[in-house]
Amino acid sequence: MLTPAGEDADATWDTVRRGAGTAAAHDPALAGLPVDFSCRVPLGRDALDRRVGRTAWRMARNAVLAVLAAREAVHDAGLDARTWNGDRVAVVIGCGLGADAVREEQAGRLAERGADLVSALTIPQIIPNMAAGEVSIDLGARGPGLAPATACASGATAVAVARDLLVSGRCDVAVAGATEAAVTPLTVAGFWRAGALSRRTDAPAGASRPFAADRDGFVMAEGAGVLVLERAADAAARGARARALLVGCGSTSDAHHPTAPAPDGRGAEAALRAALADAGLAPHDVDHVNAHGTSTPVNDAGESALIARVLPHRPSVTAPKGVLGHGLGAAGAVEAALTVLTLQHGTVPPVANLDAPAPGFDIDCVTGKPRRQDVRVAVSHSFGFGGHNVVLALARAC
Ligand SMILES: CC(=O)SCCNC(=O)CCNC(=O)[C@H](O)C(C)(C)COP(=O)(O)OP(=O)(O)OC[C@H]1O[C@@H](n2cnc3c(N)ncnc32)[C@H](O)[C@@H]1OP(=O)(O)O
Repeated sequence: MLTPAGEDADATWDTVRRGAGTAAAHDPALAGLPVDFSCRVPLGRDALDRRVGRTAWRMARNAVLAVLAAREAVHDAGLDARTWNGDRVAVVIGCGLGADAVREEQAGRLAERGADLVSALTIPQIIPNMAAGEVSIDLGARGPGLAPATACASGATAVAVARDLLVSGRCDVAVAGATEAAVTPLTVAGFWRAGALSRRTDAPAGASRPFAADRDGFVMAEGAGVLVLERAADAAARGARARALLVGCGSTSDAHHPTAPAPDGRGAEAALRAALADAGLAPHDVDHVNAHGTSTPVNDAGESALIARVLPHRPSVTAPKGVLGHGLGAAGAVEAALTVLTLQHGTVPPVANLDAPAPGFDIDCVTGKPRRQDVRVAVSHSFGFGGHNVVLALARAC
């Protein structure tokens, strides 16, 4: 993972576990906009490029983040891209928006300086599948390649699709996740005009406050999260120690509205129930919920009602966007990885900027400090514009 909380999985986990917001004021890319704060990966382009190496010149930032996250995940899995059978390795890397910084910069060049000065790299950088393409090139992964786009659920969709590729026998290893680097003037202006962003310019680190009574929108963020999935028998056969088990996936559509979740939460509830049914689990088996928790008034109201309705035994709830902001397409993959770490470490990170859930939200949010908990089964929620709902059910590996 590369996130605003750290340049790898360990650093991200450490920061998320401490529960402090990472948003910073006066993002230079957003100068002059009504909302000019964001959550950024703490590495500039030069540092990222040095890590990627000689191919970095041709990549947009979202692809760079994906390549580095994928390398970390493959190394963590104990696999070696130089020796594996790449024909049997799938790459599924989603995004919500893609390389929007490139699109905006090159559109400006076209308008100001004409077509001759538009970069020849424009199209290879802005097509939404190029992060998946660069990861497959970097890893020599020649199996199925896909780039799911379900807005803010893209990362979770990627993990679910990768699971299906493994189950159907189309690959033996799946490198799955998502990337986003779209903190740009146009995307921020667009989300701001829609009314989705927090306007707390005076206190950015406290602006993302999932489930708080005074939440007022999400905070734009960037990052990438990648996981390596294998069939359990294959992992065991090579002596690998799984960090966690992906036991169920559920995907539904609200079929209701472009941006607003269905007020009764039935689409999200159906995704949760589908993930549990897929896993052969009952609602009372769920010990922990990684909530989508965007910090928008409507999401958090609907999601807390959904959790209270379907999981009335009050599993612990966390919402990493309080720390990380909203990494849009990347969020579902980053949060799946954080849920894996929660299962592995038996520790639930607190929701940043939250003393107690808003009145009427009958859920057990972890607040203040991390909570030690023997988590056997967790679900991770991801919802996206377009009414996409994806829930992943994960279980402790042993
Ligand atoms: C981001 C994710 O993770 S998505 C999954 C989780 N879900 C969430 O977090 C919830 C996200 N959605 C939301 O919060 C809401 O749907 C919002 C804030 C984006 C939009 O709220 P709504 O009540 O649907 O829209 P609203 O009616 O306020 O319209 C927003 C703006 O668009 C304008 N607008 C709406 N419809 C139209 C239209 N057909 N043509 C032109 N402008 C329009 C409105 O006039 C308004 O602009 P204004 O403030 O200048 O008047």
